[in-house]
Amino acid sequence: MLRLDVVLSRGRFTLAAQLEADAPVTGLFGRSGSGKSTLLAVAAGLARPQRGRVELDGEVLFDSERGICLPAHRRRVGLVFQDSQLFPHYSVRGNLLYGCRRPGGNGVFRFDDIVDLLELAPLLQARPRQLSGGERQRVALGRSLLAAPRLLLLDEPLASLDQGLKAQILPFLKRIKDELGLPMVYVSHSLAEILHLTDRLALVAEGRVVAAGVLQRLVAEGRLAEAKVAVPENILAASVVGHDPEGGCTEMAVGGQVLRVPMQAQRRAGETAYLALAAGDVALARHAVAGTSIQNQIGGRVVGVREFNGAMRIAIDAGAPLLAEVSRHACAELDLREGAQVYCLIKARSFHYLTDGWDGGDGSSGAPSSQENDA
Ligand SMILES: Nc1ncnc2c1ncn2[C@@H]1O[C@H](COP(=O)(O)OP(=O)(O)OP(=O)(O)O)[C@@H](O)[C@H]1O
Repeated sequence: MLRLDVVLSRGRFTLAAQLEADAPVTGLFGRSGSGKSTLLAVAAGLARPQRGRVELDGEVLFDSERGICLPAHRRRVGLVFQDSQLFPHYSVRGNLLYGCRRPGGNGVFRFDDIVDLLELAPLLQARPRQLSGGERQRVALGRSLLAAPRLLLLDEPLASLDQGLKAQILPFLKRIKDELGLPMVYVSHSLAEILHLTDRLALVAEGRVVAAGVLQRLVAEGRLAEAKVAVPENILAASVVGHDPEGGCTEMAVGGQVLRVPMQAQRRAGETAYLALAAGDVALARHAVAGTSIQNQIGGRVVGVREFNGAMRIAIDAGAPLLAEVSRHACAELDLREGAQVYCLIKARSFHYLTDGWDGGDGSSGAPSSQENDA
């Protein structure tokens, strides 16, 4: 486990962060400039805090009071950046062997196994300039792994890749997680990207870890807004119930309700999936509606009403919290006020799987998004 409690001031920016990363993968999520990379640099030993303590698996890496500061090369912490930072004059094999030669590169992961895991065999003789961005990232991962890290820090490793390449690299990251069991801290400002690897998040804003935990809990407690990154207005943690191939839907349980959402036949019953839903895609009625083509009709109670950008945001307790957006006229017409019984009408195709949106890193997941996540 990585445990960190540090203060580092650099110009006008101060990192004053506490983090406990004990999950197989911890996602660091926050907007640009919030301090995610600085936090990784502190853990890796590339930036020295003025005060505090950093501990990995019980070993003290840094302790300002005791004057301990283990140099980066003795920490056995791997760091992979968005630009792979390979040595241009070495072949792929040379770059990988450099990983093996570094202090601590004591063969925890064998060369051939890593080459197999990351499917690098056909590339071994090539120079970095002859590789695609995705291939270069695979080599950078391999080089890091061969230095036998106890922890792998990934600083937006997919940020410089187009969507197709991102999708190609992710399975390799999953392999590292599943087959090597190496703990990772994964930095991104794309929630969709992080969710491919983990739903354990630490939210970073203005140099602090403002909240941490499982996404489901952070959503339920309304903490996601603290990351100050655009996220879909509704994020629902849903559990797969089954599939209806004829209706083209997958059925998902959320807060005691069963929702019909676009079918993803590969998902297994009981599996958790995160669904994004725009507030504007939730229509409201005061009575159950008969004879409608809309597949989801969910009863709930209004728990909050307020104006937002000229429309009305209606917070509803429907087993899970839901946010709807209606016009001021509709709000008055339906007499929507706290305590009112409502029915939420939602088309199946209004739901998006949060992991599906390759969103270029703004966390919006392809679904409409809001700076203000008040679901
Ligand atoms: N060497 C430095 N000297 C002074 N300030 C720095 C230095 N490096 C980073 N900063 C500042 O520290 C703050 C945090 O930067 P950091 O790179 O950690 O943020 P980040 O969350 O990783 O951002 P991004 O997502 O854009 O990579 C920023 O305001 C940045 O300008």
